[in-house]
Amino acid sequence: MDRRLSLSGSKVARRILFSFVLAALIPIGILGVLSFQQVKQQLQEQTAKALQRGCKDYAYGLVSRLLFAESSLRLAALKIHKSNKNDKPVALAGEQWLQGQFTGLAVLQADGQPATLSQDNAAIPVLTAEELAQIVAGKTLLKPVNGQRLEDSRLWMAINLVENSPKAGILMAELKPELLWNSETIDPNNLLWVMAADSVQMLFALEQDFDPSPELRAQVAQANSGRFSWQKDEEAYLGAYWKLPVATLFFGPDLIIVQSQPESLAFRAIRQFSAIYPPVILLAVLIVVYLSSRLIVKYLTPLERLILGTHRVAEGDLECRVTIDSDDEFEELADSFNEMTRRLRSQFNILATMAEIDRNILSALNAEDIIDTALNRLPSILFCDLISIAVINPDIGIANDIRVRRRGQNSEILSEPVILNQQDVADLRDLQNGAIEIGNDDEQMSEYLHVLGVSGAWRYLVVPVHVNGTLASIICLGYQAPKQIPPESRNAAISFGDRIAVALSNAAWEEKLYQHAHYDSLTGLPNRLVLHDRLGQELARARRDDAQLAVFFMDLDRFKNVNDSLGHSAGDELLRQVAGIFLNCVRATDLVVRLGGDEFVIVIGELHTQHNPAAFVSAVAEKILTALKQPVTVAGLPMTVTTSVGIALFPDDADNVQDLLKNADAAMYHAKSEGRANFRFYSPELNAAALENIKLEQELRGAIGRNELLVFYQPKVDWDGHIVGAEALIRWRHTELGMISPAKFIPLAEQTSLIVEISDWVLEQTCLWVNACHAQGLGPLRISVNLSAVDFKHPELVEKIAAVLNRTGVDPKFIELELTESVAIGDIKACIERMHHLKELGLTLSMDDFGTGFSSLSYLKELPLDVLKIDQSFVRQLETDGSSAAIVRAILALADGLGMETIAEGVETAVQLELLKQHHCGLFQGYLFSRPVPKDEFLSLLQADALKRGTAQPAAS
Ligand SMILES: Nc1nc2c(ncn2[C@@H]2O[C@@H]3COP(=O)(O)O[C@H]4[C@@H](O)[C@H](n5cnc6c(=O)[nH]c(N)nc65)O[C@@H]4COP(=O)(O)O[C@H]3[C@H]2O)c(=O)[nH]1
Repeated sequence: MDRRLSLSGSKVARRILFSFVLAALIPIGILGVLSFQQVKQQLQEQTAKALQRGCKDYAYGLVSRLLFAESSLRLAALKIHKSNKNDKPVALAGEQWLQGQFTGLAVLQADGQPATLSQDNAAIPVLTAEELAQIVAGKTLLKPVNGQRLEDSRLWMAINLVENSPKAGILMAELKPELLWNSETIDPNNLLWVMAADSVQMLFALEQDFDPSPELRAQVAQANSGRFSWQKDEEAYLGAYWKLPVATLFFGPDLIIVQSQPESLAFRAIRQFSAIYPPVILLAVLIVVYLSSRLIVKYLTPLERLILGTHRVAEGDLECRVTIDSDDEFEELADSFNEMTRRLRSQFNILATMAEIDRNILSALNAEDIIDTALNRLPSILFCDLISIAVINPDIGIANDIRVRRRGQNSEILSEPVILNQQDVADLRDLQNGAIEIGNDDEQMSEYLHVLGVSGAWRYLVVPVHVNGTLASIICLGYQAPKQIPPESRNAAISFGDRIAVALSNAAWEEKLYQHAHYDSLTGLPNRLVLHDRLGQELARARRDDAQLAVFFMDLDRFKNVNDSLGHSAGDELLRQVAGIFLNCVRATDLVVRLGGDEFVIVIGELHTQHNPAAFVSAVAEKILTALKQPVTVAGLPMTVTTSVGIALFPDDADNVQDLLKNADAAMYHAKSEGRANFRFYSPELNAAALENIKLEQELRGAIGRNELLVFYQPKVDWDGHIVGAEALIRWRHTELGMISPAKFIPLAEQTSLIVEISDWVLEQTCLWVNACHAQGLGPLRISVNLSAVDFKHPELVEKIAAVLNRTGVDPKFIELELTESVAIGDIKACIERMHHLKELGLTLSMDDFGTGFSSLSYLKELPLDVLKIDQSFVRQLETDGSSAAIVRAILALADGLGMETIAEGVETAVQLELLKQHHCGLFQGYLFSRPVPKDEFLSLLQADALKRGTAQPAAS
């Protein structure tokens, strides 16, 4: 940063310059003024003194000329006296030695009257008596005589003609003014004048016609000597005077010698000074400006650089350096500034890195990304030569993932986990929110640090990271000796440690959330979200590899019964075990998903590696079905479950996730409808079946109104084959589709709750039919009506049935309700209570399809059941399957033990009948006796049966 100061651009520079100039100007000015005054005073003094001296000199000259004139006059007197001639003065006057001094001579009589004159016209002044007396006394008279004009003024001198002889007369002479007032030595610029001290009359003035004012005259007459200032023609003058004490030598007035000089003349030296002074001041100012500018530039340029530096720092440029080599405080200041910016830069770098780490913490899914960022960024900002971050396994105290980065190298992971000393772990755990500094030779040097200290001597800063009070990680900064650990490194490392703690905690939480969002908590299997994601990926891969892919859709047959009968925890346990079985049946690369409830999906990928993909898929399905045949233990009970598997193939059956799942689902329903515990591949027809189901459902809704529903009756017979009752079975005679089996539409009706309406209708029809039969003298007959689980759980079931009984007026003892195990068992207490209410109505209750569910025999005795109905699947296998026979025997024995009636359904053959009779089954129902028939046909069967009985009484109820 090299920038020269501009004086005009810097306020400080301008102020300093102004101050410097002022500082120079004020003393110079004061000095100038004082000097001026001093010089003026001095000059005044000197001038006054010179004028005074001039007055004195002039006075001395005047005295000497007067004395010379006196001696000349005495000589002349002597000469006159000796000659004793009266004309002598005239003659003498012509003599050159006198001519030079006197204008004329005159001899006076002793009384002062003129005697002889050198000139006729000489105006001889009249002497006063005193003057005469003085002269007589031997004194020399000096008498000023004023003329009209100043130049006419004269000075006369008078002495006794003969010394000590006053009567001899008096010699008078008029002093020659040129000689007397000789002013050759006087500066022509000066004013000089002489006055009589007593009369202040002017006697002589160097300047013609000069007439000082009376005040001035009076002023100078006051003292023997002095000085004064005055104005003449508006010009200032300095003046001095000296009183010549003439009276001591002569008899006459003292003379005042006055000299004056114009101030301008006196102050000529000052005028020169005034002329020189401003340029000198100007020069001084210029020198001050020049020197101070140089100084200012010299001293303010560093300041300017510092200011520029601070501006750049303020604008965020922390890279700027201020270079000043002045070897003074400015250089020190620049060094401090550079150190400050370095620290700021370091702090900002630390903050930026921390912010980046914070962002990573917020966005990263795992701690590894954050640790990687830290390893890459921290060495440069913490000025360390090595950084390592170890993730600790808190359970076993092992640092098993130690990432190290040395300066200038990429980070690496130490392969060998380090077993931490228990003391180290305890020490680090106790050190919450802190750091310890450890030297290489330190006894505290732990095994963990030994591993890192591979290149020379080191100092370490160790920061433990705690998550939920547990030592989760160790951050270690390594410094090459003898470097000191900078304090900002320590703070930043601790702060970073906090972030790692948050990151690790977040990562664990994220992991938990991810698990929660993507995995089924019960079985640990991936869920629907993962299925869609993975299946999408598998499809993309299969498309790319031109491969096939299979999707299995499965649910457990009659799983609901398990849940209802053994409780949800048993159901959960079963699902867990089934999930394990599924996983064991597929490859690790295949995907097993629990969709929810008892629904599972398996995605079999990489079918291109198989010679015959379809055969492979079938084999997997078989494997699953076979594996499930092995009994599992749930709630302490051995149990076998079956599943129905629907299989859809990519790309034959569908080419996207949705359709594959939908078609596999359809295939599964197909498998179910074909008897469960098997698998079916999807075919387009299945789709048609699904559509048909939807159509069927819509049509079923209007079937009652359109009188398309019918009730058929299937007789129940006793040992002798006589009809003792019947089961009411619904039929749907569709106008277009013909007769539709209840096996087809009842499940549909149960799914849509239409079954409630249908069951109500069947019950009412049955009651009416019972009444009709009895009215015709046929009977008494007990006719059973199927009640589905949906019907049974209807909150107003009892009230509704009571209402039908009331409405139809049927005797309830002729009506039997057939419940399935799923209806009868579940919330067992509520179920029992409801059954009691039904019993209280006078109805008979039977358990349908007994043996197929998971009824617990322990509470069967609690149920107010009248009849147990053996499921036709056991009856069908009576002849072939020993275990079915055993079950039938057991059921019959149980019913007998509980005092219940028994009836076997689905009896088709005489052998079955015989076997059932052998096992003491009470009643029988099946095609062997009659198929379900319309009511008219059933009426005929009844009539025929009555005839067959002949004399025999119809069976009593
Ligand atoms: N193979 C064979 N089958 C025999 C034999 N004897 C009787 N069946 C059939 O076995 C089924 C007996 O009824 P379910 O077990 O209650 O099974 C019934 C019952 O669960 C339900 N269902 C029928 N009508 C109603 C009804 O009105 N209400 C309710 N909720 N369900 C009904 O539909 C199921 C099927 O009824 P269906 O098709 O009428 O079939 C009837 C009957 O026709 C035989 O010897 N061999």
